[in-house]
Amino acid sequence: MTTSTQGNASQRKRALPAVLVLEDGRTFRGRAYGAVGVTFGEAVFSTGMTGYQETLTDPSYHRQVVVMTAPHVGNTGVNDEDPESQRIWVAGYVVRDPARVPSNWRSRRTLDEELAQQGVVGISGVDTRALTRHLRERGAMRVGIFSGNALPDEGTMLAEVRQAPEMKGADLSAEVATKEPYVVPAIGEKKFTVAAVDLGIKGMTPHRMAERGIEVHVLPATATADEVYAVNPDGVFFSNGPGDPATADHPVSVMRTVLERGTPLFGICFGNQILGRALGFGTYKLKYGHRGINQPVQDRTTGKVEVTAHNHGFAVDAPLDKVSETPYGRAEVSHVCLNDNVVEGLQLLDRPAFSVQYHPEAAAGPHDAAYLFDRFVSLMEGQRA
Ligand SMILES: NC(=O)CC[C@H](N)C(=O)O
Repeated sequence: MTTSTQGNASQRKRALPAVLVLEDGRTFRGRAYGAVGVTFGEAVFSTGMTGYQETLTDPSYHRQVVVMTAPHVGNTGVNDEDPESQRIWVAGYVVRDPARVPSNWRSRRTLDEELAQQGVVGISGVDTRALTRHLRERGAMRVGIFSGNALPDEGTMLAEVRQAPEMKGADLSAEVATKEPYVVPAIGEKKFTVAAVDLGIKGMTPHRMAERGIEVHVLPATATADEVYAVNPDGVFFSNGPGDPATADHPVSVMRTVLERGTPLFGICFGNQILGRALGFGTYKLKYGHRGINQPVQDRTTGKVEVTAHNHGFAVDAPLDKVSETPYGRAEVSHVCLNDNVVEGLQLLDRPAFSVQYHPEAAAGPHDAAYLFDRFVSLMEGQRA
């Protein structure tokens, strides 16, 4: 959704005007940041004060224009170690006060340069607090960023924003997932093989498994159940990913086969929504979603509260206070967000399967939820015993 003209010197570009137009007609004026041009997407806000590289490169942000609530962005520049995938996926980037001079021992270039080089249109100088409050009150909505000297009139820009595709009903996993299978080897002694269905996986996720002696076979989003079982997996994993889970019919049907066969199963984020659907629950769009790295979640199986990383705009509609009968036995809500009681995890009581709506891989974010990878390992050990 992005068109851009690049290569302007940062100084010169910074003076170029930019305007952000929301689909309800509210506009914010600022300056060009990153690539100069036009972009459209769903406007969402992220409250993480650090970890912008991980946010930008998380494939779940495909087609979203991310508003940073932290006022200073780009302070530590861009390094070559922190990306979660091969490229920036956000459709646009909105910041208040970008760093003029980044400072960090790992920094290789400025964030402005990186965004420009990857053709990502952004805007700076925006009152991101006012914009975030607007999105919180009115909900996530479509947005356009237009930058450069020859901007169309506001009516034209608004009409273009209203023609952009909505996030509801978007089927995006295949656009971001690997086309070819690949293997992430176990670190140290290999103990298990996992088939990981890539719906938009972040690099840290297979790494967290590899650290636990798991050889991870990452498979395209279009992988069939036969392809999953061809790697002879001890467990099957379904990743995070962009888009509306209501469109994910194919992974839901693959997951049902995994549930029928009783193979240990773990899902993260989109994977949690797919487990919800596989069990017969619905999914729905949250008003403005959860995005950030300090969301309180309670693990109801232990009572413990953990501080967690989130990036989701949809959620599973499952009863919080009762065990549900499903085609695969009893299921319950294992985790809940303490801010708003949104379902943050599911577990089956009669089969080795569970999932969480948030990000235990913690890239970026606190490591409180790392135990979930150990839980997956325990399920696989239990299956062997
Ligand atoms: N990070 C994710 O997997 C997000 C899942 C889904 N696209 C949502 O927005 O809810």
